[in-house]
This record gives sequence, C-alpha cells and structure tokens, in this order.
Amino acid sequence: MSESEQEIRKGLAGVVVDTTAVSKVDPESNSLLYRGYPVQELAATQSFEAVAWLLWHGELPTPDELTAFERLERAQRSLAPEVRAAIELTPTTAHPMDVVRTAVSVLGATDPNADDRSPEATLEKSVRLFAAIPAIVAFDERRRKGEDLVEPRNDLDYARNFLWMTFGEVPDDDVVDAFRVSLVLYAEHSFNASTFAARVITSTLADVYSAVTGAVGALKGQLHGGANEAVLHTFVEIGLDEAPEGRAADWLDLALAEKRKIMGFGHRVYKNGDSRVPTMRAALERLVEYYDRPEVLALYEELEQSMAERKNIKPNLDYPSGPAYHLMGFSTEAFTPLFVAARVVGWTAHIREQLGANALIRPLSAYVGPEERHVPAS
Ligand SMILES: CC(=O)SCCNC(=O)CCNC(=O)[C@H](O)C(C)(C)COP(=O)(O)OP(=O)(O)OC[C@H]1O[C@@H](n2cnc3c(N)ncnc32)[C@H](O)[C@@H]1OP(=O)(O)O
Ligand SMILES: O=C([O-])CC(=O)C(=O)O
Repeated sequence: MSESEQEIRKGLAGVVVDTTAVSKVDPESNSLLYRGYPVQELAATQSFEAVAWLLWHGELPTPDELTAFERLERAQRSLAPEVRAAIELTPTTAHPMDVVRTAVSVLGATDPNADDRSPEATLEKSVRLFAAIPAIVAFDERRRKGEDLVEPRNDLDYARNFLWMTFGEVPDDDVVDAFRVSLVLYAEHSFNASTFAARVITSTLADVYSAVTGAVGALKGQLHGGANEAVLHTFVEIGLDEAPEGRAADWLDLALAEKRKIMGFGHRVYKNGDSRVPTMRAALERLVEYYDRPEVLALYEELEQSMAERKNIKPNLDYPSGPAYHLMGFSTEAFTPLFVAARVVGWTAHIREQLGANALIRPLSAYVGPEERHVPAS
C-alpha cells in the first residue's frame, strides 16, 4: 500500500500511540484513574503534593515520604532572580501564558545540568518546576495589578501558599479546598495534546524544560487549556452579574447560528460527559454559596442545559473551573497558567515514562502536493 492509500486519522483521533501507566481515561465507564486510583477519591482525600508524588512514583507517599517531599518543595518556592528579571522584561500586555512559557524556558537556561536525563535528575527537575511555577504565576498576576511580589511562606501547604503569593492573604478553607480540588483534577489526563507535545519533544532526547516549554505552548490554545479562560469570556458576554433568565439560551442560539464553538463543551475522548466535571461542579457550588453568587450557578446551569438540548454536548472540566477561578478572584487571563501549575505534574510524569522506554515519535504523512516537476531552464 502506498503512503497516499493509507488511512489517515485527522488529529490522530482514535489512534493508540503508546502505552502508559500514569493514568487511565475510560469513556465507557466515564472514569479517570491516576495510577489506579479514582480521581474523585484523590480529590476528596489527598493534598496536591500527595497526588504529585503518586503520579511521579506510582504509589501514594508514606507520611515520612510526604514530609520529606513537602520540605523539598517548600525550599524551592522563591522566584529565581533570573526568572524575575525575564518576567519584568515582558510587557504587562503579554498574555500570562506567554510569560509562563518564557519563565519555564529561563528556568531551563539557568539549570547547569539541564541536559541530564537520568531518572534522578528528571525527577529533581520535575520538583523544581512544580515548586517554581506558583511564584511565576502569582508574581505575574500581581505585577499586572501594580502590586509587589509576595514572598512564599514555608508554613503553608502548596495550595495555601499559591493563594497567599497571589492575593497576599490566605483565604478561608472553603476556598482553599476548591482550589486544591481543581489542581488535583487538572493534574493529569493521559495523551492530551500538551502531554503528547511534551512526549514528542522528549522523544528527540531534548531536555525536560524544552518539553515543558512546548507543552505550555500547546496548552495555551482554546481547544485545550485556553478553554477555561474562554468560558469566562462567554459568561461575561452573556452577563454574569445577574440571573440569566433566558439570556444564555438566546446567546447560544446566536453563537451556534454563527457556527461558533462553545468553549468548555465537548471532548475528544469523553462523549458522554467528562468524568471530572461532577467533582469540580460540586466545588463550584460550594464557592457560589461561600461568595453568595447564585446568579453564577444559574448561568452555568442555563447554558449547560441549553447546550444539551440543542447539541447534546456536555461540559468538560474547563467549564466549571473557569467560573470557580473567577469567584476565587483570579484574573481571567491567569486561568490557563493555573492549569499549567497543575498539569506540570502530568507532563513530567509522562516525560519520565517516555524516557524510560523511548522511541522517536515521527509519524508519516500522505503527500498531496504536485508530482515531481523541474525548474524551467531560464
Ligand atoms: C481540559 C481540556 O482541554 S478539555 C477541551 C477544552 N476545549 C474546549 O472546551 C473547546 C471547545 N470544544 C471543542 O472544540 C471540541 O469539543 C474539542 C476540540 C474539545 C473536541 O473536538 P473533537 O473530538 O475533534 O470533536 P469535533 O470538533 O470534531 O466535534 C464533533 C462535532 O461536535 C461539534 N462540537 C464539538 N464540540 C463543540 C463545541 N464546544 N461547540 C459546538 N460544537 C461542538 C462539532 O462542531 C462537530 O460537529 P459536526 O460533526 O456537525 O461538524
Ligand atoms: O484529554 C484531553 O484531550 C483534554 C483534557 O481534558 C485534558 O487535558 O485534561
């Protein structure tokens, strides 16, 4: 069979590219397992640090392992001077995802052993990135508002410290918990586009930072991580300060008539709803109650129901996460960087797995351009 006669699966839809032991996405049972554990159980019981350890090591940490890991993470939270300088060089008009991408790249350029791909070094770099990203996101968020950097606090866990560095105060437990749940749910999702990008880059034997920089770029797009930001733009377009009372349905009719994609809906793998949505929706409901913003939930429900009636398409995780981050007080453009902070765990778990059994990822293409021809004699 010639190359052009082979079946082409646009977007690699339905193609199984490799094995993975990191997570299992099962659209049939509508479930998501991290190293065998249902993500809902992890979100209900585990710190984000424990989930990161699980994804990297394959087992939940013992109390001693967790304590040692927390100490290691807390020691690497400060914004490195080179990273701070690079962020300050970027205009505040740059999208925060561009800032995160640049900062991750600078972290790589300042690691003298960036090219060490041993399992130990790769794990060290994973922890370094995990610990460093909150300070990057928080500092960028604050400088846009003309606010000074807030130094990390070593007496706080990852989620609390992230919120502390962003807002200069630690919110109530209800808010912290919704944030922690979002991080756990966002941490990993098999061969999604950004993780696959990280694996492609890793497969060339490029360094961890290059793979994560590329993954940040892949996550930025609206068809992937950028959708959590886009959901809020939709909510603002409809108007989220008062109960929708039909405005969401009217907005949707117009948007569908214009053939617009409705952000936060649909999924390449799940066709009957995203396994993570009920857990994140419950967290959103708690936030709505905490902030006394019932109109946000009313809008969420009206748009969800209208989309189900018109297209039978269900929300993905970005749909409840967008309004949840909005209620917590994050700027809309900071939502996808929060996804980066969580997903860096999954990316680095996959980078380590890829390196453990590497094969260069290089598919074929079917050529449809002109047949061979020759430059005319002049
Ligand atoms: C955490 C995450 O990254 S989850 C994904 C976040 N992304 C989004 O929310 C963006 C909006 N959603 C989408 O664009 C899509 O659902 C994707 C990209 C996520 C998945 O897309 P695919 O599996 O490639 O499905 P595809 O785009 O081919 O859609 C199939 C059909 O459903 C329609 N459809 C799918 N999602 C949507 C949507 N959000 N709005 C409107 N129509 C949609 C398509 O138009 C298409 O219709 P058609 O057959 O009449 O042409
Ligand atoms: O799996 C996907 O294609 C997208 C997604 O939900 C994620 O990365 O969390």
